[in-house]
Amino acid sequence: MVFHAARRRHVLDAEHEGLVFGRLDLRSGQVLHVGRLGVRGERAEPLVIDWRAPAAAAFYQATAAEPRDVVRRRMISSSGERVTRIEDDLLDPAAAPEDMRVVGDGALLASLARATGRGMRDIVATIQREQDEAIRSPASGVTIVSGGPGTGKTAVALHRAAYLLYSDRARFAGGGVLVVGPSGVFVNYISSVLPSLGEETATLHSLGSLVEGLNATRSEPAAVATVKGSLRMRRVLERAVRDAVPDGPTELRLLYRGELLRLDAARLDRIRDRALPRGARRNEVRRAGIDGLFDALWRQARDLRVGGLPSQPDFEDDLAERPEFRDFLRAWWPRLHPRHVLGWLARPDRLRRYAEGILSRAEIRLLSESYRRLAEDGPSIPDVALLDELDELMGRPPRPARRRRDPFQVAGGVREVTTTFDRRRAARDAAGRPEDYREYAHVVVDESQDVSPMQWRMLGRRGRLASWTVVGDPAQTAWTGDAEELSRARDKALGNRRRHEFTLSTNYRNSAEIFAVAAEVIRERYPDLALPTAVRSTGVPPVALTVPAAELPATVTEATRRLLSEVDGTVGVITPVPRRDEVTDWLAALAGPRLQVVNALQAKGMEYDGVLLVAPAEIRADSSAGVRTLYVALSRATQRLTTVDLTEGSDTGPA
Ligand SMILES: Nc1ncnc2c1ncn2[C@@H]1O[C@H](COP(=O)(O)OP(=O)(O)OP(=O)(O)O)[C@@H](O)[C@H]1O
Repeated sequence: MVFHAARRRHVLDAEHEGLVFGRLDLRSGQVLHVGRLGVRGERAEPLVIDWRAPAAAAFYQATAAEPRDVVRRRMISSSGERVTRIEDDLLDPAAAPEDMRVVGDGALLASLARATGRGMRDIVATIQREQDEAIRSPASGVTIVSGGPGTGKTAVALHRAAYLLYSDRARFAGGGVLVVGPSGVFVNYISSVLPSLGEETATLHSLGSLVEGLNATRSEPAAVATVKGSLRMRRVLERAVRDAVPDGPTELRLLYRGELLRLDAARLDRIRDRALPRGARRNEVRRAGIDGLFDALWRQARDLRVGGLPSQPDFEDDLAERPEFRDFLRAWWPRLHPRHVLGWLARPDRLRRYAEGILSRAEIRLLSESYRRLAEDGPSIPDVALLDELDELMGRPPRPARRRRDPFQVAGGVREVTTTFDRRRAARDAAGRPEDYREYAHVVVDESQDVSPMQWRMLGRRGRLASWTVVGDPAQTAWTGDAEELSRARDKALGNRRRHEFTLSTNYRNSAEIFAVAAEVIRERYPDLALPTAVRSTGVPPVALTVPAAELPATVTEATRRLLSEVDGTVGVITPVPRRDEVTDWLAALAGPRLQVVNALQAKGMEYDGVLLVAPAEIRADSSAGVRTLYVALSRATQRLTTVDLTEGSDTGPA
């Protein structure tokens, strides 16, 4: 009880901006207050209803056409303990008492006009009906939410995670909720939303940090990411994990009772092949390799009529004790880590051998080029899914079970006095999730349009027992590979669980003026695409500049300075992938908490008050997905957008 009371006090003490944000006046005369968490009075009477409780659903779902017994809905904004604004909707005027006051309009618009901070904010006070339906969709199966830029898909995904944790805490907090986003920059941006809703237990990861011990942040050009993301890579890796260790021993020589026993390279390869039938995991079947060696050496010793040859088990024991035999084993069949084998792909001759007949020559060249600096640069984001696949293909050597220390042991033979509750809690703490935990009860995938087939396999391994929430917008994908293969991989990860689909239709982020520019770009390529409607107009049109290459640094710096002075919140400078570092250097003097420089792939899912887009034509020309990536970059700003393009023919790319 003390533990639970302390936890509850911590939650109540946490500085939640605006504990109460809504009030419903019902036809019956009853008044309900809706807030971030449920609060009861001294006699356990409800004072505030948690926004996720069924009784609060009317706050989000009631409309004038369907008032659901609500006469007046009031949104309450506050700062600390002071109410700063109230906004009412009169939903059922006929049922309103004479003296009912109705105040203000536009709580949603007021909240949208607030300056953007470094982190995303929760939207509990202004969740819209179509969003609410997706948030409260059934806990089982797969909930799929689609919609254009700024329609609140990320917000919905995170609020849904909070909703699930509330509605079935034992199942979701116990099993764990995993939230996956495309990049570290993005995961940082969304990381404060769940804690602001009082939920600290979800696990957040980017696609580059999903594998234990890794935190890759390097994006790759679309063409490379597409090859690395293709399911054909699995076949390439299958060949790699069966290959001999580079620079490993090419023969085994042992002097046994005066006779030389010898196994040559071809023989060793055959033994390895036999010990590794298709589907066997190399790190788990080392014993079969050793047995193969023993058998071959034993047969040879017998054929050579070695004098005084003992029985086969004794012969094997003799060998096993010889240091040179053990050294050989360590070199010939080492415990392989996925990163070792990925390193083998950096050797062009090996890569060609593994990929022949599976990838085209051009694709092999692309891979080879990308792995040239693997040792220096470390794995990229698409490599992480390959490392996870290698881990799956090779397995891990069986680990001896470790004995757990008794947490209540005070001194030798003396145990603390404990209660059943203490012991149960200790057992639960000891079962804390390991870093490569895979049995999540729910997996949320954000920006799912950018998850490659190999990445879907990686996610699928962590969600075998899970229900899913998958949000994304196909028009924003950077994937240029086989669409059919992608949907096959996705279907396999999600399994044949029941699907619930939702579409969001209002763009809450961009001003109408900014979204018009983004819409024009994507419409050119996809004239029939259904686009969301931007609800807010600022009257400020985007600025488009074109300058010769020599003036690019000065223009970018000046335009960034101007944006920083024009908006109160954040400014994002979005660059083509290869230009990010140089642009960061140009802007060193302006660096500060309000400014962030990201490349066009890192910009996925992000939001800034002002955006400066560098060299949009280069982003568009990058690959066949360029126009979609440009559409993403153009739809990141809430207030101001400036683009700086290069005069034609004035530049050949980044310095
Ligand atoms: N109901 C709402 N009330 C207030 N703000 C909202 C609401 N819905 C969305 N927003 C705001 O709109 C912005 C865009 O939301 P979000 O990032 O979730 O959109 P998205 O669909 O994931 O966008 P994209 O696909 O472009 O990444 C955020 O600032 C979010 O807080």
